Amino acid sequence: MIGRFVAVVGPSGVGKDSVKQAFVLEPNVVLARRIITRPAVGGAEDFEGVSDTAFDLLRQADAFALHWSAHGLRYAIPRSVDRDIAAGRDVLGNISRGMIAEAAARFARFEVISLTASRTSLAQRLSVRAREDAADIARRLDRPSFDFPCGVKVHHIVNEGTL
Ligand SMILES: Nc1ncnc2c1ncn2[C@@H]1O[C@H](COP(=O)(O)OP(=O)(O)O)[C@@H](O)[C@H]1O
Ligand SMILES: O=P(O)(O)OC[C@H]1O[C@H](OP(=O)(O)OP(=O)(O)O)[C@H](O)[C@@H]1O
Repeated sequence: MIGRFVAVVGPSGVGKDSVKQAFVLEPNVVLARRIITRPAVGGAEDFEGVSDTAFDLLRQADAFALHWSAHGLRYAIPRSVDRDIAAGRDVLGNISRGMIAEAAARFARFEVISLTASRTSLAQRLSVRAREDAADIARRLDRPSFDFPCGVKVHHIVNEGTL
């Protein structure tokens, strides 16, 4: 049987990358390596940092399964995830909550892990993570929440307390 694409979603600082790391040693699960127009610096996520020009070239070459913009950055899930899925592996990837309907249409087997935490916890974690400045953190906290499209299987996790 083919594998699933499992979208890990939730507001900035909720713990998407941290929760994904819990699956690293899980047999038959692969973490999607995203392509992002952000310099490849330290942090929980292993991603491919590219320039805007390189992102455009990759998009034109049809290298992406999904792509979107947020926080002044552009993000993509590479088309190479299809090989893992075809080989029966589940692929975990962070995507925008605004991309869930498109992702559900794109992947034959699709599920969502939705993480939530209080605004106070989000603010505290973003400030400790210190990847963004105060203005960017405020904008991230103010991003609107989304309704899940009908028919999508969603696993809800409240990521408060110990990870
Ligand atoms: N349950 C938790 N309790 C305390 N801190 C957490 C918890 N989950 C994640 N964190 C911390 O919050 C910060 C943001 O987590 P991260 O995984 O980068 O979130 P996201 O990918 O959703 O933006 C990190 O510093 C991480 O260590
Ligand atoms: O539309 P939204 O659901 O708000 O999500 C927008 C983007 O924000 C997150 O990015 P990123 O992983 O760079 O930021 P984060 O680690 O702070 O969540 C997420 O992975 C999406 O790519």
